[in-house]
Amino acid sequence: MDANDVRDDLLHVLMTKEEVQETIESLAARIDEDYKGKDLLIVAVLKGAVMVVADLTRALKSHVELDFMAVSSYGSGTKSSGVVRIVKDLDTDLMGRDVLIVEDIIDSGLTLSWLKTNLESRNPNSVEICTLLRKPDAMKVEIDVKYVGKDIPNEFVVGYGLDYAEKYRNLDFVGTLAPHVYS
Ligand SMILES: O=P(O)(O)OC[C@H]1O[C@H](OP(=O)(O)OP(=O)(O)O)[C@H](O)[C@@H]1O
Ligand code: HPA
Ligand SMILES: [Mg+2]
Repeated sequence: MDANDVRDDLLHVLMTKEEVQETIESLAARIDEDYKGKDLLIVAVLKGAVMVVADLTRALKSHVELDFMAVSSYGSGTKSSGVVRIVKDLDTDLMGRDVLIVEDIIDSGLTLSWLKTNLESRNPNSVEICTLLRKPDAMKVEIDVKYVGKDIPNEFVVGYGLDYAEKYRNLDFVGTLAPHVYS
């Protein structure tokens, strides 16, 4: 076995590559249907959502525009600080737009709750949320999420965009970390 294989750091797989891709395709089919005839603007939240948005937008059949926002609330740890910082703002004016925020995960919900309020203050026509993963038992705030790929247990997960100390984002599946990685 290659000593550098990141897969050795994982305890178990929560979503296989195949399950991730099937989930993304079914989310894309729903979004295509719901936004028929509309001028959809997808806002991806960097860095975590990069894999989701790349696969989701390619699975969509409709025209979409894509913009990016970078916010950070976790730093290098495994707990949200609750303080959300805009690292990069949108280039697009949201006035009258139908906006779909795309995320990798809703954990405490603090990031998205803050972000949704922030984008709604820019006078869009609508703001909805699409997330690959959600941890219902970890949520500290109520948020209305229209598209959820999968509800998962309250464990720290990595892969498919999700990091631990900036690593593991490049995995094509989602898993939990082995304890030896933390110590
Ligand atoms: O529901 P919450 O508890 O707020 O957590 C979810 C957010 O935390 C992670 O981002 P992070 O701030 O770590 O930045 P990153 O996307 O660059 O990894 C994740 O990508 C979500 O954006
Ligand atoms: O479980 C998680 N893993 C990685 N990043 C995260 N950001 C919020 N929750 C998580
Ligand atoms: Mg993020």
